Amino acid sequence: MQVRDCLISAPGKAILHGEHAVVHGKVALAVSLNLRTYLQLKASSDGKVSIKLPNIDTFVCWELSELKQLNSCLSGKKEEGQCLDPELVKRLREFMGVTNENLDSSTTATLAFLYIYLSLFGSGEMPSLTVCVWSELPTGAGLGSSAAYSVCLAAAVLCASGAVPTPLKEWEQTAGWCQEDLELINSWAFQAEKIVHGNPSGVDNAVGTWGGMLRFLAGKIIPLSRVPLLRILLTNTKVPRSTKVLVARVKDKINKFPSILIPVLDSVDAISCTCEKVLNEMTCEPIKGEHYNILEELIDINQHHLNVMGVGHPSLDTLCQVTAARGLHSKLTGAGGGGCGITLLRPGAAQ
Ligand SMILES: Nc1ncnc2c1ncn2[C@@H]1O[C@H](COP(=O)(O)OP(=O)(O)O)[C@@H](O)[C@H]1O
Ligand SMILES: C[C@@](O)(CCOP(=O)(O)O)CC(=O)O
Ligand SMILES: [Mg+2]
Repeated sequence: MQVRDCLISAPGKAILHGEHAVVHGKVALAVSLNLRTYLQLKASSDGKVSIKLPNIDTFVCWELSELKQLNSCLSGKKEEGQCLDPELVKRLREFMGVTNENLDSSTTATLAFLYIYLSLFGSGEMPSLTVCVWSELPTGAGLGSSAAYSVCLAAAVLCASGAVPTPLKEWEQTAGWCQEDLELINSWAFQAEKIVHGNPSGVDNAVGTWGGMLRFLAGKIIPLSRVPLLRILLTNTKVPRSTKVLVARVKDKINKFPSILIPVLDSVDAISCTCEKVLNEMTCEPIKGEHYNILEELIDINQHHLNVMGVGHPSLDTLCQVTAARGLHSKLTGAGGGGCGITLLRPGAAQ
């Protein structure tokens, strides 16, 4: 099979409001970052499939003959992947010799790669290739590194398998895909995110696919074009954590205290909607101090709700205290439990 070499990149993201609640059908507002993940896929003729993931010290190589033994449980379908193929996931876990539910970083990324590679090259002729991934994003820090990785994987393998075109013309530096191709890339990236997150909402891979700023609700993606320029400070607590574990913890808490947590989720939904309304007002009329007062209050309320959900962390509390002492307002972004926080800077904030 003739595989087309490709170089792909996808942005990370910051969730302004709605993390975790979005997994339970509430509104989230998310924006892409100017920090990207890059993936190079190159055809090879050594009869091997190799992945090089230096950010997580992972370098794995398989003989094609090893992977072909997995052919039997492949459906070979390339249409939109909506639900994970449980038989393939089970077979891959056995192939990799993993038994426990929560996998380490390297195993997770490898499993996601093999799932996409085998699903899309399917029962056809499996090509020999090498995939290298490098990212500007810290991994496991709430900035959507898993989604950027998943979007790059999906786009590269779809491109290499010919399921989507290589849009780059020789006279162009960069190029993108049409809406239909982006939807296919996003749906396969969502599959990879299911392997990493367990139960993702899809907001992260949607931002990684379409970029910009968007409103996400139960799979419905609305790009937000009318938003003001906001200055957001990203702070990384450097406390490692796993999104999959944190998402599962919130689900357990909701199941344990539904009458307490469901109103909290509804309140976060209202915070996202109120924030969207204020952002829209800030583009239609002169920006007033009151706009920032409301945005700051929403940040504080949401941070308290995230602590109630059990995804806060002392390092994030410290961030909130340090910035509050300077009249600034912060909240965690992404899964929490450490990772990054965001701080809203007012236009006149001193460097
Ligand atoms: N640059 C990368 N190279 C390889 N795998 C990556 C990379 N970035 C993220 N990942 C995968 O995604 C996982 C982090 O996902 P997650 O826990 O959702 O954190 P995040 O908040 O960064 O999305 C990593 O453990 C790894 O499996
Ligand atoms: C917690 C959640 O809302 C966002 C997770 O973001 P990240 O993986 O921490 O970047 C999960 C999801 O929406 O899939
Ligand atoms: Mg993630």
